[in-house]
Amino acid sequence: MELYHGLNEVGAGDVGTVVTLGNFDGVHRGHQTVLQAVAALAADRSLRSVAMTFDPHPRTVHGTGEPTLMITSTEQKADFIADTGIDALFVQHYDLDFASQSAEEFVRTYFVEALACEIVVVGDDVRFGKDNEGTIETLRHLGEKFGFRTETIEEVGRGGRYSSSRIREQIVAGDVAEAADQLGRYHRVEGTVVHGDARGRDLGFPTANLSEDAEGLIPADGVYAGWATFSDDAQPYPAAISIGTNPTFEGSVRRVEAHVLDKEFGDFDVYGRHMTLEFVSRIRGQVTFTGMDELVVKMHEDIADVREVLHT
Ligand SMILES: Cc1cc2nc3c(=O)[nH]c(=O)nc-3n(C[C@H](O)[C@H](O)[C@H](O)COP(=O)(O)O)c2cc1C
Ligand SMILES: Nc1ncnc2c1ncn2[C@@H]1O[C@H](COP(=O)(O)OP(=O)(O)O)[C@@H](O)[C@H]1O
Repeated sequence: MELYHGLNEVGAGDVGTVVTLGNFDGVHRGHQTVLQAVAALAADRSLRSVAMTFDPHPRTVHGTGEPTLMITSTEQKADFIADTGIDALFVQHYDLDFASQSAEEFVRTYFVEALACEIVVVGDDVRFGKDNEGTIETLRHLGEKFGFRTETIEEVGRGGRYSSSRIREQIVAGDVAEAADQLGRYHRVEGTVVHGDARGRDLGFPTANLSEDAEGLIPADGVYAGWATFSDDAQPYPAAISIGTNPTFEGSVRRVEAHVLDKEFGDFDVYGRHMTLEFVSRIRGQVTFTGMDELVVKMHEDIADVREVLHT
């Protein structure tokens, strides 16, 4: 999949495009359906499929209320969109200047002139252009003027549409199994393995700690069953994942750390590697134990629970 970050990066191709537009946060099952349909439609007509998305999320820029925490970073989003078969992802930097364009100006500059679009595929509730003036009718009208067709696609979903905001709420509440159901894959948090307090090895449960700039929305504090994958190694390892401030040790920094099952300190070294954690289900919340011994007893139980969840 090609990646464009601005108009100057869009190659002057002689092939027309099928374009779709959206925030696609999480690239959930509903998004996947639309993106796959766009890729198929383009392939059918020997056109190129292009998805356009914004970074940062428009809601963050317009500053209404709390900043929106994203389910996926832009890099993760690109990985998941590539999996749908889309030919190119256009990540448009979103700022107030960009947002001030009229609906027509935006469509002409981006869809018509840069992307030579022949078909635009959107949800029927699409809004775009200055003050969100553009609707599906605007798009149909502009299509007649500039010579492209507009198609709408219903996102599929059980009991209503799949929804990025619902998935965000589920992850923040620790309902990672529910989130996985909507995402069509396990939710991922990834980053570099950094040094912690060097205590895990003494507890008998060494943990690979994720860097603070990790990508992906961090689930609620607690203990989870999941899979850990490291760079230069395709194999997913079963893991007990802990998220929290390590209250037993009066920690103050929120950590995301994974104990890989059946690996011992000294035999397994992943410092500095890229680690991807996939969250399968939540086992329990964080507990402030009276000491190390109590914590270790509970960790043995956690490992048994993780084995049961992961069938390992
Ligand atoms: C399966 C598992 C469960 C954990 N549960 C708790 C907990 O309930 N309370 C707590 O304070 N820390 C908990 N931790 C975090 C440990 O305190 C932490 O891994 C340990 O202090 C080692 O930290 P280090 O990697 O910085 O050396 C848990 C860790 C794991 C792997
Ligand atoms: N089973 C394991 N799970 C996770 N990391 C392990 C494991 N065995 C060895 N390691 C290594 O040990 C490190 C964690 O040891 P630990 O004592 O918890 O130190 P730190 O506080 O720096 O995380 C990991 O970063 C990894 O390189």
